[in-house]
Amino acid sequence: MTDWNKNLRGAIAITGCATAGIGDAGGLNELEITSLAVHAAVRDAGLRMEDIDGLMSASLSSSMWLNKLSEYLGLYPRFMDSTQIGGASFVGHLLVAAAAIQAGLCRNIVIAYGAAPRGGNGVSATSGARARLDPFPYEEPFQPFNPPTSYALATRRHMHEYGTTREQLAEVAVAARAWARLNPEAYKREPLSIADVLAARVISSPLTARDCCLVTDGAGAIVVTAADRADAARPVYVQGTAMAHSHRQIACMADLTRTVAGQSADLARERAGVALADIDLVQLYDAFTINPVLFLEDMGFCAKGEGGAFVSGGRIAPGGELPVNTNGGGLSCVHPGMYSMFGLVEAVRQLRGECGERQVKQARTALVHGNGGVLSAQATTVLTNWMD
Ligand SMILES: CC(=O)CC(=O)SCCNC(=O)CCNC(=O)[C@H](O)C(C)(C)COP(=O)(O)OP(=O)(O)OC[C@H]1O[C@@H](n2cnc3c(N)ncnc32)[C@H](O)[C@@H]1OP(=O)(O)O
Repeated sequence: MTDWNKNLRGAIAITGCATAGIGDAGGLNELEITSLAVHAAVRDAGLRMEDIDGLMSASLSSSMWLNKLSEYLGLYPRFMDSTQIGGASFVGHLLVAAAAIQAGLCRNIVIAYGAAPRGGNGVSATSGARARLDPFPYEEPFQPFNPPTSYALATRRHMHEYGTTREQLAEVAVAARAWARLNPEAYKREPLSIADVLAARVISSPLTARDCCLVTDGAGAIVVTAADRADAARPVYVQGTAMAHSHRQIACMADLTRTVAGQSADLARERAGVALADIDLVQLYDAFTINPVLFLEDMGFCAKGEGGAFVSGGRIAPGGELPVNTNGGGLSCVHPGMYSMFGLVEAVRQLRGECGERQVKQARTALVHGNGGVLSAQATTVLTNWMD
């Protein structure tokens, strides 16, 4: 490992986290709920707003979002970054935050995200506005309903190549709902069966509405600081983070059944010095039921093509061998356009032992993964509640 990798290992810790407006924010807009989450996270870290000298965020609705957010929060940061790699952004931000703090550019960074597509403002992830902003020229002639149609293509290919079944994919949604039922904050908590997933209306074949993530309001924020200055009661250490990218339009994805999630996860684990077997819980970006199947395979939790069988029989559900998306994920808890911020917050809460009924016993090491675009950008981080 290079010195650079060694320097960033455990360099920063997450000392505060919070969410706001999860599900339905009651008409509050994206700035309002993001601000609520930021203030609560800063309080949680035992800091004051004037201690925050770094701000990172990304948005689907505004090209100068960081200017807006910083002004709204009344901050005068000396470090800002709005790296936008879709839903992978917030996990990726941890890599930049570690480098910035290690280089002495700032001391306490807030990483925040919020959107309110239900009642407030904000651009829906599936709206025509997105398509106009970011056209997909190779695909437009076919008028896909994106993002679902791109993920539907990957799903169909996986079914064709490996015999993955609709029932196996439905297991992912059912497991997410079982976790959500243990989480008072989750938006969707009514029981969900495999039959319910299969019987829901088709959105983009073979995906039904229950194979697709929610469109909810929600905001989340975390505070990161140098690990040796993390005097919070329960710091969560960022041991290793990595990013990877392969394509933008799904038509340019070399193999619809293989993402570069393995590249980012392997590098994050190498930087962290953590083996796959040491991971106690996993937060994956479940925009659609195919995502966890692909990511678990690509990260090496099971062999390529065996993801459908791997997620079956409740293995990733409460009480299963590998706890995945313990808040209910984007499928059942919250998904305001981009999700990975909420995987980060959930991992921190688990590693601090704050999760009540859904608490994973003896949770020490978590892997959090973000996915951006249409299986395009991948970012992974390894978080621990221990430091060696
Ligand atoms: C951002 C990243 O980097 C990575 C990612 O996260 S990718 C994932 C981003 N998020 C999504 O794609 C959200 C996926 N989920 C959804 O779109 C919705 O939950 C859902 C369409 C599956 C169901 O939602 P719903 O509220 O029950 O459906 P409904 O109210 O009937 O439809 C919502 C909208 O989708 C449209 N729609 C639904 N199904 C459609 C279809 N098959 N074809 C075209 N349009 C469709 C509807 O016309 C409606 O559009 P308007 O709001 O403009 O009227």
